[in-house]
Amino acid sequence: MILELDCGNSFIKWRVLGADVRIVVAEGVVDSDLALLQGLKQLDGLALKRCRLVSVRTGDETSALITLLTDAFGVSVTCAAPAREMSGVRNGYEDYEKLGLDRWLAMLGGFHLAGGPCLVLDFGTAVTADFIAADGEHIGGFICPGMPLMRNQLRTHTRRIRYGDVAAERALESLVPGRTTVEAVERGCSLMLQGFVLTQLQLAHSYWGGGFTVFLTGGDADLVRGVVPAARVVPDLVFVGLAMACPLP
Ligand SMILES: Nc1ncnc2c1ncn2[C@@H]1O[C@H](COP(=O)(O)OP(=O)(O)O)[C@@H](O)[C@H]1O
Ligand SMILES: CC(C)(COP(=O)(O)O)[C@@H](O)C(=O)NCCC(=O)O
Ligand SMILES: [K+]
Repeated sequence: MILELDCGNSFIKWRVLGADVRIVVAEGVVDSDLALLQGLKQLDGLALKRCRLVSVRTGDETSALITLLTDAFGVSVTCAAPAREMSGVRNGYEDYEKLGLDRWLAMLGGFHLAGGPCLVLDFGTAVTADFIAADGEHIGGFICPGMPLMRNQLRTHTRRIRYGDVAAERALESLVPGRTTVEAVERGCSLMLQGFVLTQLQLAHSYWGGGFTVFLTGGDADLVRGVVPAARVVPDLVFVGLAMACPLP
């Protein structure tokens, strides 16, 4: 069995692949290393051989997690590393090592699945957009605050914006102008994300006309899928790229 991890700034996404790696035996989203260990230990018949992971956390945080995993399960761990070029995709950053590894893997996965020009949009703590041309050239991308950052900035820097998670979820059942604070903020931030997406689509059109694929991934992808009905929503896009970057024997 193989353990796969995508360590983002807010959450660790995990899954366990079976002896047949096409089969996902278990998966989850956790907010700490400890919660990951607990979740894994609860699984019946877990027999991990290897682990592959991608992390956008600090080297220290990633090392601490690797130590926990090797101590607990005796697995050998492989980490995705930056590359100038892989699987036909060329990293477009001036300094290729600075490109976020989750972005890089989502790009590898996207280009592989699309087999042509694509726009990869990831809605996590940050929102990212990356453009990959027909020849695999990464044209570049954009980074802006995601839903958790936008709403927390409003909560932190104002005195009268306060509300709970349940109200937040209910507020997003519609996007008409809000009549309560929670509706106004949650819908306002959602519309910011949708506006961002529409701008990215325009740019992609200016590069490639109609012939490109849009990928949506990340925990908040559902907030924008309505404005891009033709997009492919691929929650495990980073894992698709992870398997390409870290093939296991
Ligand atoms: N099952 C889930 N567990 C945690 N967060 C989720 C889940 N589904 C959607 N989300 C939303 O996803 C966002 C985090 O997205 P994610 O891609 O995990 O971020 P990151 O990679 O930066 O940690 C949060 O705003 C959260 O509300
Ligand atoms: C842009 C990101 C913060 C996104 O992280 P996430 O929201 O997935 O946790 C991450 O990819 C990152 O730290 N990138 C390094 C900076 C860059 O890509 O230019
Ligand atoms: K991410």
